[in-house]
Amino acid sequence: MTDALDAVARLFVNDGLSEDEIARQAALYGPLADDVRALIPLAVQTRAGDDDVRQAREHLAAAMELLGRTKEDHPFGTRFNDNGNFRVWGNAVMGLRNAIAPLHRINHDPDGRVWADFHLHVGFEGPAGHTHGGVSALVLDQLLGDAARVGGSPGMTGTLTLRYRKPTPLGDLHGEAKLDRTEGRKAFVTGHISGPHGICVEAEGIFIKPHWPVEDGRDRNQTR
Ligand SMILES: CCCCC/C=C\C/C=C\C/C=C\C/C=C\CCCC(=O)SCCNC(=O)CCNC(=O)[C@H](O)C(C)(C)COP(=O)(O)OP(=O)(O)OC[C@H]1O[C@@H](n2cnc3c(N)ncnc32)[C@H](O)[C@@H]1OP(=O)(O)O
Repeated sequence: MTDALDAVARLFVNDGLSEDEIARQAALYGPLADDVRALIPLAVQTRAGDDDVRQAREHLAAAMELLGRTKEDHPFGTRFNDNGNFRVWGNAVMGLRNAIAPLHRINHDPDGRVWADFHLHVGFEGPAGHTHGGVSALVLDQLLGDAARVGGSPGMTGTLTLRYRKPTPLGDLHGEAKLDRTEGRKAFVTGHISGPHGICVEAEGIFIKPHWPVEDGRDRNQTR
């Protein structure tokens, strides 16, 4: 566990940024991730011919050269400032700077329910025209983990059990989760994803607070 602890410590950083600077970076890099996100379904669906694809790839190569001129050599991790403004901008499900992240926002209700309305584009396909089962697991892991966190019991996913009740369409979906109960360091959380025709995937998760100290960010803002 020492390696994991070391990585967490290294990548859990108070970078002391002002709110203005955080807002500036969000306004700069958020739209960049949105552009890259918009490219993913285009790569699947474009009918452009040889010349247009070649030309588009030259533009993309130029963009990659520009963006790669100066960059960090490590994952984003968790960054925060003295105000408790936590940023997980590299997160695979909700990271502001992560183009594969399908969730823009996770909402928290006063009763502890967490929920998100989100859109899965054609890049998340598994069975023809439907959501990949692993993508449903990805989204539910985040939602259930966040419900454990806002319920005061943050932890690592120990077990995530899914029941795929009916095929999950692509497109507009809803997900939600709620802390059910805790037993010592274990938090038991339930949730689901639903589409236009009702619940598609049900989930139960056990989230375990590691031995080592965890910053739960319970009363903090956590921005994408
Ligand atoms: C890389 C570190 C990242 C740091 C993050 C830490 C915490 C998160 C904090 C905030 C999170 C905020 C928002 C969350 C949003 C999204 C969530 C995404 C989460 C993930 O994407 S996370 C990646 C996938 N996840 C892993 O990578 C876990 C790898 N694994 C381990 O790190 C250990 O395996 C651990 C810590 C799970 C347990 O280790 P341990 O040493 O503390 O456990 P120990 O043996 O002491 O057991 C204590 C009691 O839990 C029972 N128990 C043990 N293991 C169990 C299991 N798997 N399932 C069910 N119950 C289990 C025992 O039966 C006993 O129960 P009892 O007390 O009743 O006897």
